[in-house]
Amino acid sequence: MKRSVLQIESLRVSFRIQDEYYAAVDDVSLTVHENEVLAIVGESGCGKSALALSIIGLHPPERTKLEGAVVFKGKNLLTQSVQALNQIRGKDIGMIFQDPLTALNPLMTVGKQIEESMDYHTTLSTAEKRNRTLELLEHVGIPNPSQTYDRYPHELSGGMRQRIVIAIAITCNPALLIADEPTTALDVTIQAQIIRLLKNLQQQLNTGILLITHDLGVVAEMADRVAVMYAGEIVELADVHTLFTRPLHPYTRSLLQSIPSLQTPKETLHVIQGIVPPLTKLPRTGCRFRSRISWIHESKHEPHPILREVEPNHWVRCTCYQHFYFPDGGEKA
Ligand SMILES: Nc1ncnc2c1ncn2[C@@H]1O[C@H](COP(=O)(O)OP(=O)(O)OP(=O)(O)O)[C@@H](O)[C@H]1O
Repeated sequence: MKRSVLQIESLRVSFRIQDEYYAAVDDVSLTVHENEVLAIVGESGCGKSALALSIIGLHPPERTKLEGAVVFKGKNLLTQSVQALNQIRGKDIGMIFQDPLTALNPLMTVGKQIEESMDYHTTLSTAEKRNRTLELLEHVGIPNPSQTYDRYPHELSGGMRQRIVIAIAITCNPALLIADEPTTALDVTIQAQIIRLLKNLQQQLNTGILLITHDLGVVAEMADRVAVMYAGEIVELADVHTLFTRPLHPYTRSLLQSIPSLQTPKETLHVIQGIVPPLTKLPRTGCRFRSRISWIHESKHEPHPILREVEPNHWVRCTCYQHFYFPDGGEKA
């Protein structure tokens, strides 16, 4: 059985807007295991980034309330000091964000940026740091590591820059990588290369990856398990094969139905009605997705939906899934 590297327990992340706190992540419990990619998927505004940033303590403390626990190596990260978190971030937990250009310092060569993390977390000598940096550059697929060492970020392509960000993230062989939309800013062929690189690294380093994405294609390529998030809650959790072949929650089915398919050409794509409401207007009681499936009768929703294991390792929130259908015709074959 795989060991867990991160346990998120009843996490609630609330932001202060004017004088009230509103939960963007509401009672989320998840576990990431070693050598596993757990994807969190959902539309923009569902709370994915709020969840990821709370793990590494990157929310402004004066406007954010964190409840529950995020347990990593036996410690609750939510109660650690900034100094303690600084020791963990970049060492035991690596981070990869969407836009490599903003993640990198434009005024520093990539070699020095990789070494910066070693300055903070290791006692390697100058020569050892250089050797380790060249090794990392090679590891992430950079051609000519010794030339690239002296380059600035703007001299590299988007894909190469993302490889540098990944090299920084894996410098200290982290137990956990948090990848927030790691391929969104890249074009499609480069996306595929970065996905392959992350998958290889995960297997070589035995790392657990928490992958945040809105892209079901990336989920299909990378994830082992998938948590579908809607309006701050997990509405479905399953292994990737089950989720794609037997999706149950209406939100998951709508997300999957909105992907274009070559097998079953349709004149129009399924569109999920409405949008994720803003934080101040999120429904806080009952099935949060119900207003977007108004054709399902109120009585089919649970008053207090909970995440239930409907078959081994397949969890779904609210009983409305048992009565769901698409009003615009059947599902794809
Ligand atoms: N610091 C903040 N203060 C107030 N509201 C916030 C803050 N950060 C996020 N929110 C709100 O919380 C909700 C969830 O945002 P979040 O960024 O987590 O969504 P997301 O699913 O990651 O979407 P995206 O992919 O667009 O970032 C949104 O309504 C957003 O406006």
